[in-house]
Amino acid sequence: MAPVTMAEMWTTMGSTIASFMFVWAIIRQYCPYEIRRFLEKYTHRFMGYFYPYIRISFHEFAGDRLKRSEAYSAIEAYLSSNTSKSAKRLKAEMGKDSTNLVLSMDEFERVTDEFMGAKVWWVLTKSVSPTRTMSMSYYPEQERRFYKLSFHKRYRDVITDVYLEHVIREGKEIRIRNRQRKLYTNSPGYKWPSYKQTMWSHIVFEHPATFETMALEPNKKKEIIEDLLTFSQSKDFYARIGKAWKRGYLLYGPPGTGKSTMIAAMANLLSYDVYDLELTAVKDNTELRKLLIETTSKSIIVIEDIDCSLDLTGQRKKKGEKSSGELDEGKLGSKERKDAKEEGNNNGGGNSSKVTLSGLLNFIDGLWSACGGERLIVFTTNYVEKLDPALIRRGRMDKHIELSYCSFEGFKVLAKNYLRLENHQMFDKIESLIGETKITPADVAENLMPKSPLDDPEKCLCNLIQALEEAKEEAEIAAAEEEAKKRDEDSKEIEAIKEEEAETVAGQ
Ligand SMILES: Nc1ncnc2c1ncn2[C@@H]1O[C@H](COP(=O)(O)OP(=O)(O)OP(=O)(O)O)[C@@H](O)[C@H]1O
Ligand SMILES: [Mg+2]
Repeated sequence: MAPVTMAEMWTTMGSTIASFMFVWAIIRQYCPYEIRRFLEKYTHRFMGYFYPYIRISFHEFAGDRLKRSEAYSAIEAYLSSNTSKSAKRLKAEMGKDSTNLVLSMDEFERVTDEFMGAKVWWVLTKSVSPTRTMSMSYYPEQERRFYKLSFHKRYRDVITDVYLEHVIREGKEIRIRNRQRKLYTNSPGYKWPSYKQTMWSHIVFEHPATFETMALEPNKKKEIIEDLLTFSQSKDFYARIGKAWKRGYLLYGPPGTGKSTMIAAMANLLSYDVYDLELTAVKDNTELRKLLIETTSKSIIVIEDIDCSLDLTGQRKKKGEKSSGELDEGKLGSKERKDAKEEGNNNGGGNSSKVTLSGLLNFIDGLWSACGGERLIVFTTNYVEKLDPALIRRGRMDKHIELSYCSFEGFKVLAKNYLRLENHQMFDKIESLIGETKITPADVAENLMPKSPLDDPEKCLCNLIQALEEAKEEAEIAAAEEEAKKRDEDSKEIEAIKEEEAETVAGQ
């Protein structure tokens, strides 16, 4: 028999591998899932005796499945930055501040990395669970994505001890650098498809408000900023005292005094995401907890108009019903929004919501609230007096911030923002008028806004003075009417007493 040449040997090996791959592809395509699993298991075991490579998988939703694995996210970031140059098929996503594109490897793409002389291969792959094969229907949630890392067994120690730690650490840093901040909502009126993995939907958070542009007394502003910065730097402190790393803020005050604006300023100051929780769209306490678990750290969870979202007896507000304060005071801005909320709720959120006060208290400081860490919970309300003390006690709402009518200091900030004016001869008049009037920063801002390209700063200041004088006049008329009403009531009361006395005397 003629000796087998090297070339022949390679050819035979090549065709054997090709045949094996072909058979394997057919098995994968047509065999039932159970048989395929069985064959896979024994093939892997058999190959393990000869195959010198080690493989590690990092699944996107590992273990509890509720949250995306942090390791997976870190690896994704690491690979997008370190290996995207060598990958041939890439995915592109917007990066921080929508200014740059971040590239990462696409599914089934394989890239190589080198570390301390060791060569490793990463593949992004996915597995399909049995449901899809059996029902032949398409459920995206049945697909599980994972990264597979392969390396030679002689590098085992260096990879498991040093390389993986390096990948996770660097990946986390890259994620923070590339992070595009998001505004999440649990959108009322939108029915989530059953396959959707997350209950939140999001857009990029791009609100420009900062504490610098907020009309607020300088001392109060400084105090709030310091409080927020101290919180964000206190990870070790919270761990030491055994408290979950979160802080509650209650922002209260009349409509248009800057509560929502302050939330945006807080998010911008700390570079946090914002979760705008629409409580009326939450079905029950279980769903509320699920939403909480899905929030990430470095975020602000906001519940606006908490008094309208939850009846403080623990019962939900009924359809079309309005709170007494709302009817009494008829505050238009927030009333309109509340109506819109109810409308949204009726549209699709359903009115079968069963979130209770105790469910909400649990949300704020129950055991589940500690997962994730570094979170602010912010409630806003126009009527602080209507809130259950249990809801806003310290420990739950740690800091209560009143946002009130515009002061002269606040006006000066707005004049600087809107008109680029630090001082003007009309400021004195405005100072005296603003001290005697209740005008919201929103109204001041609206008056300082040029209404036509020809409006100069003087015109805007004149508009404001006029608005202040009108507000003052209205307040005086209202006070006079109130006084007259009170006098009327007093005299009626006196008359009633006199009549009663006369009746008593006549009866004797
Ligand atoms: N303190 C403030 N500093 C700067 N701008 C403000 C301030 N308060 C209000 N504004 C301006 O008024 C507008 C309305 O303010 P914002 O929505 O923050 O009020 P709010 O207190 O949340 O009102 P509501 O109770 O109706 O929700 C903002 O777009 C902002 O331009
Ligand atoms: Mg608001």
